[in-house]
Amino acid sequence: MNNTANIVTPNIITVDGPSGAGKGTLSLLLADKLGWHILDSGVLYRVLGVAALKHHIALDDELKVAQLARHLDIDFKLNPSSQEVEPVLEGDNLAGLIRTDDAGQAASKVAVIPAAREALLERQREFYRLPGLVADGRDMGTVVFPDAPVKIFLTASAERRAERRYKQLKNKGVDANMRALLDSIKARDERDRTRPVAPLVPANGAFIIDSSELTITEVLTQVLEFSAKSMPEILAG
Ligand SMILES: Nc1ncnc2c1ncn2[C@@H]1O[C@H](COP(=O)(O)OP(=O)(O)O)[C@@H](O)[C@H]1O
Ligand SMILES: Nc1ccn([C@@H]2O[C@H](COP(=O)(O)OP(=O)(O)O)[C@@H](O)[C@H]2O)c(=O)n1
Repeated sequence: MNNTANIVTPNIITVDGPSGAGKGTLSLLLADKLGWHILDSGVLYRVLGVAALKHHIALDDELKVAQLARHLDIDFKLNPSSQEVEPVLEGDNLAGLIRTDDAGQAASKVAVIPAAREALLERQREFYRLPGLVADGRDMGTVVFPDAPVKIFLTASAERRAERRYKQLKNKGVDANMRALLDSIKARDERDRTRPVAPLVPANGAFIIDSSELTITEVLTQVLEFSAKSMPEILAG
């Protein structure tokens, strides 16, 4: 019997890259244009980091963090006024602290633990729904959705990324320090790029795009052009 006839390529665009490159912004625009769903996988790692801190588990305690990841009681609620999806951990809404730099650092520390990553794998794959999914993270194209027909690796210089994060936080009224943000971004880059499991690297066949000197619209245009080659029926025109 020939099974290949049953293999259907999923409608998935993966968007991987370092912090502040513009992945979340690009993913929202793509999902909006296509009417697709979004997976912000970083939120799962952020919630796991926050959960470890909440339960006084050391962020490098492999056994306990992995156990926490396997039983993570997490939910997502749509905030009707902001239209943002907010993570809820064990009944506590984490909207106020999930995007903080501390949560990002905690996330990248627990994200080093292979068994914790393994525990979150299926949860991430379950986000796939028709008509399609835009998946934002570090290993979307390499590990979580290796069969995705379109893979994007979005990057930018650390300085540009820190500037963007600074402006983003200031706009939200959050106090921020440029030097500290740059140091934090560099530390997270280093940890994400050098970990032995699912390091931050471009997937084979990924479209690598440096957004340092590009506007958001220019990034979107280039990504749509690239995607149209693999998904002409969805994106041509
Ligand atoms: N090409 C770009 N030029 C200028 N600012 C950008 C660009 N892409 C994203 N931004 C801004 O940078 C900030 C971080 O972007 P975000 O999408 O959250 O990055 P990531 O998800 O990769 O961490 C946001 O305020 C966003 O509006
Ligand atoms: N697929 C993913 C997504 C995030 N992460 C980890 O989670 C951290 C926070 O991810 P994020 O996407 O929320 O961070 P930002 O790019 O928004 O700053 C990253 O620095 C990674 O260490 C990961 O390991 N794998």
